[in-house]
Amino acid sequence: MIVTIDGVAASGKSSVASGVARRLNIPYVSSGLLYRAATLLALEAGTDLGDAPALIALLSGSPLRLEPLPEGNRIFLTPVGEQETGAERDLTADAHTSAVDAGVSALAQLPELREWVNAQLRALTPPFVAEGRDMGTAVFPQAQAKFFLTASPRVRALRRVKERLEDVAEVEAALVARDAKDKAQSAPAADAQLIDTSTLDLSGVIAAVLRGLHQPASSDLS
Ligand SMILES: Nc1ncnc2c1ncn2[C@@H]1O[C@H](COP(=O)(O)OP(=O)(O)OP(=O)(O)O)[C@@H](O)[C@H]1O
Ligand SMILES: Nc1ccn([C@@H]2O[C@H](COP(=O)(O)O)[C@@H](O)[C@H]2O)c(=O)n1
Repeated sequence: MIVTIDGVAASGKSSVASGVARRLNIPYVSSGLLYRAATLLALEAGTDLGDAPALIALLSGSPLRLEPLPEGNRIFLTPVGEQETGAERDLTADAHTSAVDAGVSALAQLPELREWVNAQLRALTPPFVAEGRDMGTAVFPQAQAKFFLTASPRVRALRRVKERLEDVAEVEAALVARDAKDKAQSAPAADAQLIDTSTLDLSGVIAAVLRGLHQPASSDLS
């Protein structure tokens, strides 16, 4: 079984995917973490986020390992020269900074980079919950159940500043800007169930998704 949870930035995709995955006792897969890790490595290497050949060359020499656990995804890099020792660097926290947020959409619009991510996702063995922007459309159109999360920009910004001590208005503006840059790959699947989470708490959204696993497609659960 594959369940897809797509949605706009900070709509709760990873928190909801984790909650649903734990209830179903299966992993969840964060596609955004692969885009984020690639962006982090490019920023650290000084590679242009629009230069697809240079980015693919960088990533080919930087083996990444996604750990898709139900309680949270982590991503690890085997640094150059550490292949023998097996020592890994955990990139997860560094991949969730405002600098990565600001750069990731440029890299994610490159077809070569999308194919690099999608190949890794399609190599995974079901069952899992996959979350991102195009899980139910481009990557796993065959998924058994598809959801698309939204929430107002202000609600999303208020939730995010509880994680990071930043200005609400600036966070809101950055989320709206990221949604605009990600628009091309962020259309809901025609058979996705839409959930507006603005007035729901996390457990309410998870419950709506679990109920939706048994609903016909294309219903509005908000
Ligand atoms: N329904 C909800 N009610 C209250 N808080 C929520 C809800 N959903 C998510 N949150 C909180 O909002 C924040 C953003 O959620 P999360 O990181 O899961 O979103 P995301 O869509 O995966 O974000 P991003 O697109 O940036 O990766 C987290 O602090 C999370 O705990
Ligand atoms: N399926 C996806 C997932 C992510 N992206 C890009 O990565 C960025 C970070 O994703 P989060 O889910 O962690 O917010 C996102 O802003 C997109 O640029 C994507 O294109 N497709």
